[in-house]
Amino acid sequence: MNENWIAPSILSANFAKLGEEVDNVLAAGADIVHFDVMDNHFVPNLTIGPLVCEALRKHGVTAPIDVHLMIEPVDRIIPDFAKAGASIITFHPEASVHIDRTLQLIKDNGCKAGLVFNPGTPLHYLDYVMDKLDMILLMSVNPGFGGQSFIPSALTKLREVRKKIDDSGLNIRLEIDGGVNGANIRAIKEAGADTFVAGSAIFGKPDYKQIIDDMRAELAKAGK
Ligand SMILES: O=C(CO)[C@@H](O)[C@H](O)COP(=O)(O)O
Ligand SMILES: [Fe+2]
Repeated sequence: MNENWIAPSILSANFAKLGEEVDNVLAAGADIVHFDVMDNHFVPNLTIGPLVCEALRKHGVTAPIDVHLMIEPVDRIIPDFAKAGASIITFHPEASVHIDRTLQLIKDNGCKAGLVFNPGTPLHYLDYVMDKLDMILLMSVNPGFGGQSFIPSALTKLREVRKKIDDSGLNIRLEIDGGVNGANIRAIKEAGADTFVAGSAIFGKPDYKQIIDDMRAELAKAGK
């Protein structure tokens, strides 16, 4: 796999032809599929669940599916997503009463596990669970909708988390989600991200390959 992962968020895809949309974005060079799950409770929107994940697998999608849970409670849906073919499951610490237990539950179900931080959520939730994390996802918008603008303070937070990961020596991906596009992806990479969710910057545009190629060209320019 590439060192930098481009993760199109299917929230902005055409749901009436989702299988084709996912095939197209993977053929255009995407690394993983970002799958946003919203419950109209933890966030003010309602999207898709395990049935749709399973349908994508049955359709023939073999790429990793990165399930971003914006739901509360978290635990009872985790086995269903694992059975449906999720590869990575991330959740918001505010939505789980027992963060360590939820991370372990994800791993016991055979998936990679991660925590998601809203723009205003402090990083102290990382303190005692770093060894259970495969991914840290920083939100650069408040969750609930695609098409919002990148909140610049996410760059500061990315730098902080990058240092924590590097200091830990652990193998943890650092993902950014919200308002990512070809114009800001280089600065986001330079702040420490290695996994880039992009929804509205890709879906609905005429040429997915051109957009992903342009993003990779920007990533290649990034300095340390
Ligand atoms: O989790 C979310 C929103 O809550 C995201 O994954 C969005 O779907 C990203 O969309 P863009 O900001 O890239 O349009
Ligand atoms: Fe997301």
